Amino acid sequence: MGNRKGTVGSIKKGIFSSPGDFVTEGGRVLPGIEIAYEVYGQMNADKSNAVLICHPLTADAHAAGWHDGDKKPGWWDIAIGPGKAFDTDKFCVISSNVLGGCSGSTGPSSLNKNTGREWGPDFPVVTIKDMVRAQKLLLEHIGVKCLFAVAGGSMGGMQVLEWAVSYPDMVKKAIAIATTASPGPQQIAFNAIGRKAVTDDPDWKGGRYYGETFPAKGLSLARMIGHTTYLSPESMVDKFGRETLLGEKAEPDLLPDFQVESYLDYQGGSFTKRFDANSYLYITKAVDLFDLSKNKTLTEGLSGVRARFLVIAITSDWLYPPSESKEIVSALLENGAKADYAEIRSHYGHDAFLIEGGQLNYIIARFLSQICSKDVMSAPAITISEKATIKEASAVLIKKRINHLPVTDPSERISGIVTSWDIAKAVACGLERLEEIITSDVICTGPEEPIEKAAEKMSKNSISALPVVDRTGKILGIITSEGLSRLIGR
Ligand SMILES: CC(=O)SCCNC(=O)CCNC(=O)[C@H](O)C(C)(C)COP(=O)(O)OP(=O)(O)OC[C@H]1O[C@@H](n2cnc3c(N)ncnc32)[C@H](O)[C@@H]1OP(=O)(O)O
Ligand SMILES: N[C@@H](CCO)C(=O)O
Repeated sequence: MGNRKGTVGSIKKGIFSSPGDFVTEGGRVLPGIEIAYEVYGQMNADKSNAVLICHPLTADAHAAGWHDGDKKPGWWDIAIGPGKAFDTDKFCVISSNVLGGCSGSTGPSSLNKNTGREWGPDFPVVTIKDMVRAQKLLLEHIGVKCLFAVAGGSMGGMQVLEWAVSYPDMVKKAIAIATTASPGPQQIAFNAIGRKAVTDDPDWKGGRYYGETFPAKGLSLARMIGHTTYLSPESMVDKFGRETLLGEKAEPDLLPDFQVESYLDYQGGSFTKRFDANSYLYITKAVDLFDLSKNKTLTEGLSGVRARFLVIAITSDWLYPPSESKEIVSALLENGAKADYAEIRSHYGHDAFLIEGGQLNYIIARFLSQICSKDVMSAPAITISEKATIKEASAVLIKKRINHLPVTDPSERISGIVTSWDIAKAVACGLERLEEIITSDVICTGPEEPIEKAAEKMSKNSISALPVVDRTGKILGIITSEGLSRLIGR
């Protein structure tokens, strides 16, 4: 297949509407929410190859591919696509805009059905947990019961941590990049200054500016402050040094002199064209309020996590430095969770997770390719007792639309397997008792066995399903060749 590192091509955004009341963590009610999302790649039959991407502070659902007419692809196109870290030939990648955002999902700029006007400051403060709960509603709508992986950087990394804590049984692998489990005072300070820049802008009008004004000056200033934290001193020296805008001035004045000033002015201005000021207030507030060690240790905050973690830091990130990532890894390991740590060696600073495609793809692809049987199994497995009749077994196969039925003994341990083919043969030969058609020397796999080995067993023995059993013979799940084929490439 070669090194096909393409893009997912032209993409359309979808809108998921959840009509029921959404009660925020703060107890306020949103009468129905909408979540904008995009899907890249194909879902396999048992929906076991879903990967959820959680976006950073000011990104959106458009993580990869191209919207018709756009000059640039999605914000993480470097990592999502055929042959990339989130390989859309293997995975079905889902990306959504957070609750509280302004790119299609319900937020302060959305219409308040109770008043017919934009929510504005009446919008309830939402938390990272609320954002994750809204994503869970989207996944339920799509039919995903368990995520092969969830991944995100910065605020997206906070969502990843929240997913692993709130829904431990729904996350197999978790990738948290350039993030923190508990923003500190300096990180809060930068957000607070940005929010004040917005609310001090007279065009903010207490947040009720829609259709009249827009606090562009305040929002631009907020972005200039925020963007400075996403770069590193080294990258800014490389990019700008003390380069001036014009030649030597006849006499010094208070107008901008340096390239860095016009760059930040540019970034601030372009931000106001794509982001809602109130959303900026709500989303930075959600970041500030995120704290997995509130009234407890981080180890306690991460207890119960079952996902296999990869925590990635950026060497030059001074907003969320590597020490924050190392604290997360330590707390996970103290809980007995599996956690790998990796660093993106970059001088770009915090935003390097949006730029360093080579390292990102290498580190993440290696982690995601470490797939073991429990990562791909359908669980819980549907089984049948060895005391059942052939008719009962057939009914289960038909009802559940499956072809393989592990058989259990009275102690619920595996004692064989029966397939739809066995039943067809039994009917042809006029057999009546299940035990006459059970394959008792059943070939199984263990939960931690690498899927390459599981695939080898299936091909060597020309079988298309492998029960996953623990050391006592208890059935944990089952792997089918269809589910496997998508994950180990064609
Ligand atoms: C939907 C979303 O993308 S949000 C989530 C991620 N994206 C962002 O956060 C967007 C803002 N962040 C960035 O652009 C980040 O810096 C990165 C890391 C993603 C991109 O970095 P780079 O590719 O190095 O772009 P850079 O930071 O140099 O800025 C590029 C822009 O600044 C302009 N620029 C560069 N130097 C100057 C200058 N001295 N004066 C004025 N403008 C300048 C460039 O012309 C370019 O304009 P364009 O965006 O219209 O092409
Ligand atoms: N620069 C990115 C990352 C911020 O953490 C954004 O604006 O979303």
